[in-house]
Amino acid sequence: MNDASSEDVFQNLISSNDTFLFDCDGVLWKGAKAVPGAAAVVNFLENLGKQVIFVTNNSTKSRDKYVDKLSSLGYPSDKEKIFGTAYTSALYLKHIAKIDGKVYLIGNESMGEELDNVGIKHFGIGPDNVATSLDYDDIKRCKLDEDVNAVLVGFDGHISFSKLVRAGSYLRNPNCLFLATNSDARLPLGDCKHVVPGTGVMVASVCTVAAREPDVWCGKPGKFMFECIQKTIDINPDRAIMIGDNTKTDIVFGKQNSLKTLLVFSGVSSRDSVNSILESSDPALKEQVPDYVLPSLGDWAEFCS
Ligand SMILES: O=C(O)COP(=O)(O)O
Ligand SMILES: [Mg+2]
Repeated sequence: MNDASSEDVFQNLISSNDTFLFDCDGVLWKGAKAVPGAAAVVNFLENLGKQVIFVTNNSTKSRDKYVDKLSSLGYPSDKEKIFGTAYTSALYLKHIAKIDGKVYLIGNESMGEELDNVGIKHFGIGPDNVATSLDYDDIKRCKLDEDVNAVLVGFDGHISFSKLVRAGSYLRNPNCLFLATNSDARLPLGDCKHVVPGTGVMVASVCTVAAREPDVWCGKPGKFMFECIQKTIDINPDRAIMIGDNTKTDIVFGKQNSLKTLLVFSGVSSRDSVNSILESSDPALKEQVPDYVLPSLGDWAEFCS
């Protein structure tokens, strides 16, 4: 593991890579605020002619909404270079699973927007508080739709008992496909004192009630995310680097796709967590060790003028 803070290492990474894949939450921004200096670095790389790609597990924005967020925070915002899980899960359902029925969605408006874009029927967005007691008459009011043949779980701030009744009931059918966007446990929101539950919390609830694991993960480190990128963008893994803040998702994703990896400490994973991975004798954890570490992407801004 190398420290990437010096200008020599930065220049070396520029000359040895044509493609820079950036995770978003915790690398480019925390909540609504950009990571200081990060936009200057990303624009510098883009102006050098490097291929800049955004790869995020966050399902709360469609590609169009990411264009708006990236540009409002000063980042390049080419829609074709943005891969979020709202988009990739819609691609999976349309082109791989070729779903012809309905999707029960534990998710959000942006996921619905991407499903609409590819013509997939869905329902489930928004509050669902039908069952308020454990009385079976009440639970029966959660009507089940016979046409559902997939359950998709992403970020849903309205996750509820009723939604779990429905998801568990649909997934009792082994032919009902179970898709999840990502397993991130928490979202990094900067100086916030609260713990912010991530999509992993919602997916874990559905896994528990359904007694099943997802058939497909549409985000990092799942392989479908990289397949989506490769379908439209030419990447030579030998000359590409994945920059992320989470060892479990970003670094494993980079390693599994033979990319170089760089971990920043501005988001989920800390230097201490990397040290305990390094000290551990569990061979499975080795996949989480990045090639490079850097406190924050913005630390390179001083080399970009
Ligand atoms: O939404 C999340 O949990 C993480 O999103 P990220 O992949 O951009 O860090
Ligand atoms: Mg992140």
